[in-house]
Amino acid sequence: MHPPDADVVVVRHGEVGVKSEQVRRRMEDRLAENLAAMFDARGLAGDVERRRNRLFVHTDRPADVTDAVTDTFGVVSASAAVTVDPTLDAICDALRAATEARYDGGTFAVDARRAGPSDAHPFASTDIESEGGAAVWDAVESLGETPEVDLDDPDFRLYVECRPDTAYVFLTKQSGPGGMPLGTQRPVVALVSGGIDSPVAAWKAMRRGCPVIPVYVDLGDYGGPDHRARARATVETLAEYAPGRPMAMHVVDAGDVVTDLAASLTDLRMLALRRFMLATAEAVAEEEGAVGVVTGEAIGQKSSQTSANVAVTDVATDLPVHRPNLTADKAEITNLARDVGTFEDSTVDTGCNRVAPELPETNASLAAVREAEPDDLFERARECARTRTVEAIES
Ligand SMILES: Nc1ncnc2c1ncn2[C@@H]1O[C@H](COP(=O)(O)OP(=O)(O)OP(=O)(O)O)[C@@H](O)[C@H]1O
Repeated sequence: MHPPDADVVVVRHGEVGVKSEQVRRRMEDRLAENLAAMFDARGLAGDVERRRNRLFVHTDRPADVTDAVTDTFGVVSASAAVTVDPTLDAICDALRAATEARYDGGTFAVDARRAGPSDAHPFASTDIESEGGAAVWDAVESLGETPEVDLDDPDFRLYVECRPDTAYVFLTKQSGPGGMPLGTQRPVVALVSGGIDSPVAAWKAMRRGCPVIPVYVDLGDYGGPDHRARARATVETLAEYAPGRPMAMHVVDAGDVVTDLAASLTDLRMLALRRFMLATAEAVAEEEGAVGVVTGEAIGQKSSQTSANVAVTDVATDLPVHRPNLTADKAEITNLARDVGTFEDSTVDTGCNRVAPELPETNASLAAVREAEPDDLFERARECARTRTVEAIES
């Protein structure tokens, strides 16, 4: 909900604001570029203006632009606002107009902030709240309702942000994903199976500013076209969060390797397979200039993800293995998958064969896994990575 005549979207970023001046500028530049790319991708027009600790998007489609802004990494919240002169009269007029247009019963409050030097305005934020509150009170009465103020938990809250040369009046703060602008970190490879966890993990790495290079390992008879299509669908959703950055899914054909592991290993099979996947990811990362590998694993969620087994798989690569879901419960990951938009694709039935053994080892030793896995496992991983196919993803 926004005030009538809203003409600007106020964009708040979080951690970017606490960086040194130089880093902050660079990150704000990146955020402004990413916002422009997001508007382009959604057919929206919006001029991004950078001011200290805030970005302002001038637009005639405030609701759509607010939605686009709050899907952009680095944004903590955004508000569609009406711009007014920084005077008490102009602010009160805007509060009155917003109340007449949007008030829908219940208690109200005016929440005001001033920014800039203390002598920038001949009034304090408390003056805005008291005079603005009186204006809203009158407006509620003029609607035939009985006004009631509740400063703690109002049904209708009006915000004023007053800067030296402009004031903004708005009614909501719509949450964004937070994090850092995409592209402010070096890229990482994300092992994406298309299940619930790995697309969420990739999204979390993106939220911290890392572009991701998705790698899907085709399991041959244990995967199949539906399994691969599922992975691709989730990557397409991830690409929507990275407009202006062409994304591609790297597909590693591992059918023969998986068949061999299934035939030669029982309880340690999944650990050898995870080690193979990490080695493949490392090889892709080397070629693509990526500096880490992301997986969807969470401690204890599966037999291959016990704390003991993670220690065994982790050492398959010299690159850091990032596990953004590491300490999250499945319910949290699932909820986030719903918010991100990957849940539905992740849960289609792919009808693939089960590669995991009936009784997997949950407390493996590195020595035992090394002893059991084929000597040429990592060599085959490098070869599979070298002969991978790369599928462009439309965003
Ligand atoms: N076929 C695959 N291609 C690429 N990465 C994979 C594949 N299978 C598993 N992975 C990676 O290994 C991690 C662990 O896989 P596993 O199937 O044990 O766990 P999971 O928790 O069910 O993960 P997901 O929900 O992402 O499938 C995944 O999160 C993913 O990062």
